[in-house]
Amino acid sequence: MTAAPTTLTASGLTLRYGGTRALDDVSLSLTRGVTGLLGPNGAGKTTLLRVLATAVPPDGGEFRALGHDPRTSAGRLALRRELGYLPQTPGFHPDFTAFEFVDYVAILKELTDRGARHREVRRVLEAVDLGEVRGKRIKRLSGGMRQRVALAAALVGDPGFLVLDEPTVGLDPEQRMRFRELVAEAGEGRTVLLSTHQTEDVAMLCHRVVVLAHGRVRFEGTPAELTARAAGRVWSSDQRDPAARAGWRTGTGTFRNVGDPPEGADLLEPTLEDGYLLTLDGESAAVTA
Ligand SMILES: Nc1ncnc2c1ncn2[C@@H]1O[C@H](COP(=O)(O)OP(=O)(O)OP(=O)(O)O)[C@@H](O)[C@H]1O
Repeated sequence: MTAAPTTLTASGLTLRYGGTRALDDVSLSLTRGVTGLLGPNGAGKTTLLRVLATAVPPDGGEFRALGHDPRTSAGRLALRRELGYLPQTPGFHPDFTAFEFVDYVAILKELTDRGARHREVRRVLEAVDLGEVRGKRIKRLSGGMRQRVALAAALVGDPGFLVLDEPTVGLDPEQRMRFRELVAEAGEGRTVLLSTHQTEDVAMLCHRVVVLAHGRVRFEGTPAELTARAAGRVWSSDQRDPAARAGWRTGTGTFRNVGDPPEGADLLEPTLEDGYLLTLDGESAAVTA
């Protein structure tokens, strides 16, 4: 199998807010397909997505996406034309209907021909299963439907690069599953960067994963490689093991421990979440019973 071509490379991205280094020398590369971005609260995920979506320029470092260099105004414009961005707070006008909101985004994306634009708006709303409710006001839609409206807006114009900031937050398991299907479909042939707190989203959906903490990349690789970091480091016990980095009582009453197991420990199969917890090395991620 040949390696997938790189569609985005970033090197040394830095961004400060006063004394806070939101991004501290971030380098990474992306290929087509869905890459998950994991990290604790305040890690810099939203800041990174905003930089890559050209919403804010970095203080230092550079990146190229889909062959465009956003440091020039021509490069920025070319990249924005190929970009779909689902921000953390999509900024809906609650009185807009789903159609009106997506149409408004389509106008901003320079789809000037009214007939063609309306066809495109209907296409993306149907792609996210909202064709039937396109005339409903956004304030009357459920949280899951609103997230799908935001995804439809990001998909307008068939962008090659999709940036999705915590799109599954607040969705129930069924809605989250449906959303994953839609993102997986969107990831066929596109470069998708998805930030999430759900390690399950990453395990089920992503071909690559980046872990960010304190504005720095702590891990970049496949979900299997992240999971493998916890191989031999997860064990079961009757009591919480004080030596564990993290440990919690499971539904069966035994404790699941993550860290450095004692001799002869009853080892368990690791999950991606275990690998993630160990990658963070305890910072902001301690889970206790
Ligand atoms: N506009 C801003 N002004 C000042 N500080 C900011 C601003 N935006 C973010 N920060 C700070 O930058 C750091 C990174 O924030 P960011 O929102 O990128 O993290 P995050 O990983 O997306 O967090 P969360 O998971 O909570 O959404 C945090 O310390 C945050 O407080």
